[in-house]
Amino acid sequence: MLGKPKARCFCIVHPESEQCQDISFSQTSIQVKLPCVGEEGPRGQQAEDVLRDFAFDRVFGPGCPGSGQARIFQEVAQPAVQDAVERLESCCFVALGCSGHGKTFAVTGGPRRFEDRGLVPRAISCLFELLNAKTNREDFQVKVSFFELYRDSFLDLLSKRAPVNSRVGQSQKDRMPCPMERPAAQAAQAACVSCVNESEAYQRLFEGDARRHFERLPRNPETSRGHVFFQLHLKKQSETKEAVLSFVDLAAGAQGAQCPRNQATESIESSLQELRQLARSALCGGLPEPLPEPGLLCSLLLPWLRPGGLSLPSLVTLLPLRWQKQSGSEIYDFLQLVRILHQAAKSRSPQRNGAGPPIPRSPQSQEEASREADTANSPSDALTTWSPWSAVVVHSQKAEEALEAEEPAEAEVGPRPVPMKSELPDPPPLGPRPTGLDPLGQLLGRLPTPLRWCLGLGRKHSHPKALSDHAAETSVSDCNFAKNDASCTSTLRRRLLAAWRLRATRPVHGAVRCVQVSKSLADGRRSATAATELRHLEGRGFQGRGIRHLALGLLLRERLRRTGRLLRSRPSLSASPCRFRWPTRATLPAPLCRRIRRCRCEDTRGPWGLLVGVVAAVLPALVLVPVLPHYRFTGQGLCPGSLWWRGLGSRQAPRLPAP
Ligand SMILES: Nc1ncnc2c1ncn2[C@@H]1O[C@H](COP(=O)(O)OP(=O)(O)OP(=O)(O)O)[C@@H](O)[C@H]1O
Repeated sequence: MLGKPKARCFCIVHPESEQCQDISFSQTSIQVKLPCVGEEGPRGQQAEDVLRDFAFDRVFGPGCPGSGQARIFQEVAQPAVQDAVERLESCCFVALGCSGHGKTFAVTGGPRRFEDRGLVPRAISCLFELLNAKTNREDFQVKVSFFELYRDSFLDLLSKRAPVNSRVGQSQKDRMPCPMERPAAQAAQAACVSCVNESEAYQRLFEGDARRHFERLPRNPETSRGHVFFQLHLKKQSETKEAVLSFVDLAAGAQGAQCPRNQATESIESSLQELRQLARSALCGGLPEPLPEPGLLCSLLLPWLRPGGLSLPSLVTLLPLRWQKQSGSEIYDFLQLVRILHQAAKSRSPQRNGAGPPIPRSPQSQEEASREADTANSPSDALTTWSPWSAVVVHSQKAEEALEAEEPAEAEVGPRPVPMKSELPDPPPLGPRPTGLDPLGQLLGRLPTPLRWCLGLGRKHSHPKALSDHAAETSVSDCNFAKNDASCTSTLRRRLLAAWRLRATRPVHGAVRCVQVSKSLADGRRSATAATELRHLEGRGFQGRGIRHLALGLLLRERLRRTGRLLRSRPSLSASPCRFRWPTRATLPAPLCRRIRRCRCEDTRGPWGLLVGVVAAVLPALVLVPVLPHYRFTGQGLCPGSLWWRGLGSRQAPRLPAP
């Protein structure tokens, strides 16, 4: 039997688009008011906004029941992960859309809450969960590859050495061997790292994510500057076939006057344009054979668009959408690109190279074309009314489809069933805590980081209060979590609660304890998901991006460990901060001195802080050098004297009358 091309497309509506009047959505379509473009608009409506209808397999709107990340994973990726394990079927998830609309949020996850983790971490957990449940677990081998296409170059994000391998435009002689010069599948294989468990796969994800390229742009403070591929390769020893789950976060070109036009932007735009052309030819005329030197992005996505053998891999397109009137045309472009890609993937077949539906030019021919279109594999009937070059313009509001039965909420569909236990009381709510800082200390806490470094105060987040606040949050969550978790021992739970209480009286020590106990909680359960959650919670205190928080969380843990060691070796530190003798004490006001001591405790001072510390210690000597030569200590106190310290003779001093 011939393989059926599987193609699905989804739209994820950003919560901020909910209140907007220009956009409305049902469970399978969105309707947006967009400018009428040339002849595509209906007759009698020029230059005015027209209501366009875009059909999807499913629209995850903010108001829809169960529209959280867990629900999205369940509908979008879980079946593909199951297919990969059961039948070794490959699938590619491509997220595309305008900058700041939530592609990275959908693929990797959001920074604030653990529930916000995206498709990749959830797919990792799900994959290992399914594999561990298998009796022939040893037959399966999992590998991970993570790479970025940045400025027309292939960067292996899991490689520690200099990552740039090739550049477009260099002569063949200069070029270093690039995995992309091989077929796409081989290229991904080249950068593969074997992972035996969930935890290792997560680790690779964190490592790679920290090496991605981001840029601060007006629309999104952390805009991805390269197309990112995360791939899970699943191989069964008894079979030659390999399943690849590919998660692609396509970067968006920066549009608007404020956005800089740099090489990264141009590379993104040209690669997206090339992809658009490729999908169009796959859909209509068929792909030319052989293809004239496709770019990196196209060569990687080609296997999912090209008519293949008996089993065609699935393509899932995701369009996160954050409606903004001013970027209507850009949104329209992406809606079109999603549709073209989707139709191209749907029209693949082993016999036919991209003979897609005819190009309709008028509403009548469009309707005819829709009727003739191949509906055999259509995921939803609504898609048959779509034409690749323009969305269907609706003149009357489409009747909304009947709402599906109530879906389970985020908590219910989460990956971890949580048996309830009520051995421990609920942790007390977080009340106001003594900050332990005097007004000057608080003022210093508000200084910008460079100034703080110059004063030797360390970075802002190294503030003990920030640490302890953060640890308090961590421990409250962990207490709640531990209370409900059957696998957590009651001793551990009690310790956690004690640590949480401790932070009220001894913030830094409490923080250290909280993190230590949380760690043993995670280790005890030997679950990478729990470890990730812990890292996520630890990383909350930092300003940064999603998954990178987790990596920073690890640093925090290390820092806390060192602080803990210091505190244990010098009990006086935690008992009374003022007793600590720091060389600058004599020359600096006490609160400043205390701040420096604290930063020193946390071991976060940078080279500037160290320099300032040394200068502050030498400063008294510099002040005293010009003064001391003229005086000396005698039995009667400080007397004007000689240059005794240099042995250069004496200066005549007024003689005191003899007693
Ligand atoms: N569905 C959502 N719910 C809540 N917050 C979201 C959602 N989607 C995106 N965000 C937030 O919007 C911001 C921008 O999202 P994100 O970085 O994922 O955009 P992007 O499309 O990847 O942008 P770029 O292409 O510029 O990298 C982030 O702070 C993210 O947390």
